[in-house]
Amino acid sequence: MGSSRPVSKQERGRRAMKAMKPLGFSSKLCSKVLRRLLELYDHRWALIEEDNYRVFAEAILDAQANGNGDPQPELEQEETDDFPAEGGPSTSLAAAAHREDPLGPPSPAPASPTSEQHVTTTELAISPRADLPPRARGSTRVLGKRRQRQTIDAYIQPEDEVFLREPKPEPVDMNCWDVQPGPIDRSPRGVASSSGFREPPPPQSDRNTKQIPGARNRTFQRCRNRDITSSSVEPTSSSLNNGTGSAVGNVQEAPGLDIVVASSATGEIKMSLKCSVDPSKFRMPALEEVFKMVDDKCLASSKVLPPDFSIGSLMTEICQCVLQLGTEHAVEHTTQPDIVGNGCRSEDDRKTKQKAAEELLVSNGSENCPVNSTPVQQQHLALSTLRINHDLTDISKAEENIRISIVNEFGGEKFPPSFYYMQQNVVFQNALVDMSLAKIGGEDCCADCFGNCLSAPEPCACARETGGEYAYTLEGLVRPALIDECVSVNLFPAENQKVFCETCPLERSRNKASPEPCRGHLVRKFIKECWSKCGCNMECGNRVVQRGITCNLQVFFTGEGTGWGLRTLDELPKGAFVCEYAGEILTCTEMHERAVENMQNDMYVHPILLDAGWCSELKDEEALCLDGSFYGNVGRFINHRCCDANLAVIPIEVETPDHHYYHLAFFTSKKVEAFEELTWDYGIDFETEKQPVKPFECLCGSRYCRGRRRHHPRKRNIVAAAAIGEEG
Ligand SMILES: C[S@@+](CC[C@H](N)C(=O)[O-])C[C@H]1O[C@@H](n2cnc3c(N)ncnc32)[C@H](O)[C@@H]1O
Repeated sequence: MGSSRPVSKQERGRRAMKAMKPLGFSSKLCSKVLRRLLELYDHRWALIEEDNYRVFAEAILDAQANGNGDPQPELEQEETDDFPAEGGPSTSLAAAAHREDPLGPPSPAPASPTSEQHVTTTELAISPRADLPPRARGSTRVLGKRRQRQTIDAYIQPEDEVFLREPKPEPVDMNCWDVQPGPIDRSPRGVASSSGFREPPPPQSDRNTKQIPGARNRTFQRCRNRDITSSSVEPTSSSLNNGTGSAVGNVQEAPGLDIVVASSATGEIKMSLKCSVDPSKFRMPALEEVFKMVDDKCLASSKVLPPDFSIGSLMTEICQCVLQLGTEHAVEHTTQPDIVGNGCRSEDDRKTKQKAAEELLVSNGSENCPVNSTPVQQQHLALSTLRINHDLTDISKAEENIRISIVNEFGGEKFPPSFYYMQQNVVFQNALVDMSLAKIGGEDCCADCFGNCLSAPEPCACARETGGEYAYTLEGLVRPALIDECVSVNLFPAENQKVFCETCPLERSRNKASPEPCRGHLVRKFIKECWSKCGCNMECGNRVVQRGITCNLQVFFTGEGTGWGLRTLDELPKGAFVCEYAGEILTCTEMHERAVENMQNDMYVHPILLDAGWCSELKDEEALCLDGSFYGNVGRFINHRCCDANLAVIPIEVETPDHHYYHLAFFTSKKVEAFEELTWDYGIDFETEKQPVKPFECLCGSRYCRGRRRHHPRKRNIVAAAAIGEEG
């Protein structure tokens, strides 16, 4: 090393073997490990040579511990290996050439492995291999190993604590990245452990440092865009992922996230983050800047830790900030054209997908119904492969007042799709939900009330929203007239008043530069519940939805082609509160991005536009949607039924008088028998041909099914009127 003339691979191999000789490893073992290290490190010798071949020595020890090494260290052993320790080439070197000799010219495929290939190689390299001989010795070998470790420590002379430097400001190369030791920095704070393995930094140490795993990593948990087991790194609801989640070979096309957890035989754990992005459009930001951004984001979304907080989410957030800052910097500092975002392969592709996603939101959003077949963001996408362990006795995991069991009487799938149960709405990232008490003026609460408002002689201020009459009866049911009115608004959208925004946030989210005119939003009836600034108590009859689910519900497999559904175990009268639709609160822009980025995915998501109270000009963070696909409550299981569904969905004002944000609550629109499936009318227009992703084929079974009739178009209103008429 260090000579001015390039050193040949053969020479470097010889030097490495020579360096190991005093440690007493057999040259056969050394050769084997060296070969694998070279594969692992993509033939980057510098990484192996660093620190007087520390990585090499430790890899040999690991190989021994894995049973991949020699039965007993030997100070001298006959040279039977590919790498001669000294002198001329070994006889086996040429013979080994056909097995991808690391010292020879690389064979075509491994010479430029794809990142995916590289990752695979890494994982193979660190797992005990079946093709290597098992451990031959027991306890005596342990002693030998310990001695060897001491020898290594003395030989390599650990100086200071070893940490990874801040990532180098150079493009991320998927082929280079993995668990390789990387460049080594020496910190004066460090203390080498007696074993010579580096101790992690003290808690107050500079957070710009990361521990080096070296080649000693033994096991890995790889979280590629959430493609992880539930016991490893949890996904987050508060992180945005621009990742493709697809084959690693796509990394040049869009950023991706990868979280790796690795442990070594000596008990070290490494968690590492990988953000991959087109290097030409990325410049590594300073870590301080990243941490500040993460801080800001976390503070912005919640002053206290949200219920779904996890370290995994934080790590993903960090990745995201690196990506965001890195790409922003790159744009600032280069004359490159804008990054082609959203995981699309080309600008054309991106436009096509964007258009398709726009259409989706247009066709469904304006009617406040779930977007069917909408692809989701890649990060969430990987949840489809993630098995969340649902509790069959209570899918809510005790988040609700009652247990909600899961049954499949048809056999087959035991569990519903994976998602995180969340009893309440939680902001995804940028949504602005202003719950400040200061915003609730005297006219928006009933500070003078006491006990149960419904028992007072006069309706309180909170009843103003419903015409000076409480929405709920003393029995806790929504008044029948109000229910009928809400159902009717859904069924006859055209005949009810619509508001038109000056510049519609929905249209802006689709095309900021030249948004199309607002297509109109339905004005819906709200129920305003008493809340914390009111004088009444939690048992007040005007607080129904906020007290949570009270009826006995069950998630069940319908067996009718509609997947899982929700049913009541009790008979319910008309107007009974069933549940909210809870999920992630997203801005329309975020929803739009999520849809565009995941256009090609088959997963169904069910965002609902919260546009019941929109009027005039809304800021982008004020136009909100709910998406219960990945984080949500039982509301996500309610299937669609055309026209004669037994649930009505009603907007509920609780914490904030402005109607940008509100709760969506399901109430029975008629009497429902025990064990009857609960359904609501998503409002999908099955007749429209303009939706790029076909709506599901409706199997609601209603005689007024609009899906069934889409080949024999009829006026929706006629069907709806018939349904209502029949209900009486
Ligand atoms: C909000 S989810 C309802 C829960 C869903 N069935 C499940 O298994 O998770 C909406 C999805 O359920 C299915 N679905 C709901 N209603 C349906 C219907 N009437 N006909 C066919 N599929 C339906 C569709 O796949 C739709 O995208």
